[in-house]
Amino acid sequence: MPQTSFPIIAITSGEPAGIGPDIIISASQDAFPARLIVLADPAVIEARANALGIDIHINICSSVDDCPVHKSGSIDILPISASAPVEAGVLDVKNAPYVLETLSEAAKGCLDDRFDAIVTPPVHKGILCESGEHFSGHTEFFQTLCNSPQVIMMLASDAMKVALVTTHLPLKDISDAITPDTIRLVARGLNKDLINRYGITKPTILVCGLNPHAGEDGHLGMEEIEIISPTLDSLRNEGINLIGPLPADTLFTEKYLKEADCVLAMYHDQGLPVLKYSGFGNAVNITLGLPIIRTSVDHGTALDLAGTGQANDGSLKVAITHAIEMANNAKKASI
Ligand SMILES: NC(=O)C1=CN([C@@H]2O[C@H](COP(=O)(O)OP(=O)(O)OC[C@H]3O[C@@H](n4cnc5c(N)ncnc54)[C@H](O)[C@@H]3O)[C@@H](O)[C@H]2O)C=CC1
Ligand SMILES: NCC(=O)COP(=O)(O)O
Repeated sequence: MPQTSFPIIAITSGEPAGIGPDIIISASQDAFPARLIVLADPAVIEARANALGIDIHINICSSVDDCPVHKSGSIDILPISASAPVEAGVLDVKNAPYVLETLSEAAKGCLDDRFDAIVTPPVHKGILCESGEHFSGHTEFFQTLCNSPQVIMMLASDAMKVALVTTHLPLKDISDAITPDTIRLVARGLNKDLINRYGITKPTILVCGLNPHAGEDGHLGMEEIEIISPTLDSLRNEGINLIGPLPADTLFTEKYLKEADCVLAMYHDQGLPVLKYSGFGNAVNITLGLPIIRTSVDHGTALDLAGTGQANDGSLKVAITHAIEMANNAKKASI
């Protein structure tokens, strides 16, 4: 196959003091049917490979055109210089601009069609915020860069897919953020992408309530009666197959899950702990609603494991494979 028929996947390097470099190095020992281009400081990758005792060939690319199809044991890097020296496990706010630059370059490259997808190892949201950037997550960062009206965070393991109505919000702000408009945009976008990107003809989506026992007929909260149920009714009239609002504690049981293609949870910690319990280390995080393809890992920076050789690269491999599949499907759909 000619090199140009392989998708070009940009991989950002994440927080340099975290396990991003480690899992990139170890995942690169595998073969992938794609041109993988890592946006990183080559010196950071080389130093981490040395710390891990992994012999890796680093190929510096001056542009995407120089990036070959991935060969196991090799890393192709589009260089971006770190702003300060990196010590595994030790955050340095001075490297926040470096981290943000890798993300912006990846998004710009996708928007101008140099890359087909982005895969993001973890960043440390706290240190980016300390640098003065309001950074609540890649999801919102790419939403702003791409000017997208509504994005959807969805994580997928072998056992289930879980999407969220709200993303990174303090608990006290969630009730106000559960509006008919937001539920409508998220449910429509999710339904459309389950059809178009995952080939599910008529998706069945289980929707969680917000309150314990989905509000217990209004005795434990009114959001289900006043907002969620009427909005789901109107979406059902549009033909979207939504079941709920169901109490979140019973929804996440085999009886319900086996009938469904996806769960729509109201907030981050309602849906993601269950997903992570079911598949931590092998799940992928996908941002729907962007004009670009972006996948990510299911874990954070694990500063305690950086440079130790104990970081599991399973989720990164799933994220890369998922991005390759989505990019290939998007190419087929555009022909
Ligand atoms: N996609 C992203 O950029 C994400 C970033 N984060 C950020 O990561 C930082 C740390 O978050 P935590 O809640 O401590 O979660 P964490 O996932 O970094 O760590 C939780 C526990 O899981 C272990 N762990 C994590 N990834 C692992 C892997 N690949 N292999 C083996 N063990 C692993 C860690 O050692 C730790 O014991 C925070 O700033 C958070 O915002 C968290 C989740 C996703
Ligand atoms: N728990 C998943 C998570 O927080 C990932 O967020 P993002 O950085 O992908 O927006």
